[in-house]
Amino acid sequence: MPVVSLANVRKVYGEDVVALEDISLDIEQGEFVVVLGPSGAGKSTLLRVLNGLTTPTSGEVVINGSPPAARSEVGMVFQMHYLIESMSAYRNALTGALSRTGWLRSLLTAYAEEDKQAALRALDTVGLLDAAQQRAGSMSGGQKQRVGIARALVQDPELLLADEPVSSLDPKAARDVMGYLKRAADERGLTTVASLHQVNVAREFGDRFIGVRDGEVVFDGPREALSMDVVDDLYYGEGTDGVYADEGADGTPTGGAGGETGTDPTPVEEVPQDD
Ligand SMILES: Nc1ncnc2c1ncn2[C@@H]1O[C@H](COP(=O)(O)OP(=O)(O)OP(=O)(O)O)[C@@H](O)[C@H]1O
Repeated sequence: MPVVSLANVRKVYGEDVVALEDISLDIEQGEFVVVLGPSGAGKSTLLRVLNGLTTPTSGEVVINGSPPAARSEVGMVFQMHYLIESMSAYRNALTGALSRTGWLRSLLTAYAEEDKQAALRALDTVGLLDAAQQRAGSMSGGQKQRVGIARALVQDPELLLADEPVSSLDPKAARDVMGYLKRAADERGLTTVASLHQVNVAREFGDRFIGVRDGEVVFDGPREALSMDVVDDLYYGEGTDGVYADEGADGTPTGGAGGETGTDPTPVEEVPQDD
């Protein structure tokens, strides 16, 4: 049985803003899926219907055999990490256990021993065990995002969602964070769906790619099938010569509209923002 199953999912905001149009797909246990697409394509809406924050206008969403109502089975990493800055990395990670512990016990710092162990293990996974007692507010953006991943892991979810988890980070920090997210997923066999704007980072870490454009899935395939032409079509529309088609055989842009290459194999900043 797939962990995620969407059947003919449609989401219309208000009268006529069609965010998702007839999306049907399955995601199997342990897959690391990256959702790509231009701004406004429907990526966030897709993730929100997976965690039950948004109800589809029509169609069916099934997570592990039931509707995504039991939130604790879906962990979420946000673009804005939403950490409590005055608390340590460890205590922030522990809040992932809140759905099991409840606020009152957490205020009394009465977390179960196994939750404390889970928080330390999660911090270890994201390379922050040594910084467990550091105040979140004094951490870098990348470190904060790693604490956010640790917090989601402590929740012990069956599905991990990450909505643009690295968009506010520089390319190096983005790679670091995605590396830790992938490591966490691999270690735990966690089914993961991440939406990303940075195509080069996505290509490096994703196993399967879902391309969304105007609310529709226009590509669904493995890394080998995610050619530069596919990426151009996704961001610029079919048949256009966009940024990515102009790459060398080794995947390094040869110039053209792509501009800067630097140490990044594909341009990051040039990913278009349509709005
Ligand atoms: N709460 C809302 N109310 C009305 N329209 C919305 C709402 N949320 C999203 N939309 C619209 O739905 C469409 C899809 O938005 P969504 O945020 O899912 O796209 P996205 O691919 O995640 O974009 P971005 O990459 O910019 O975050 C857009 O036209 C957007 O304006």
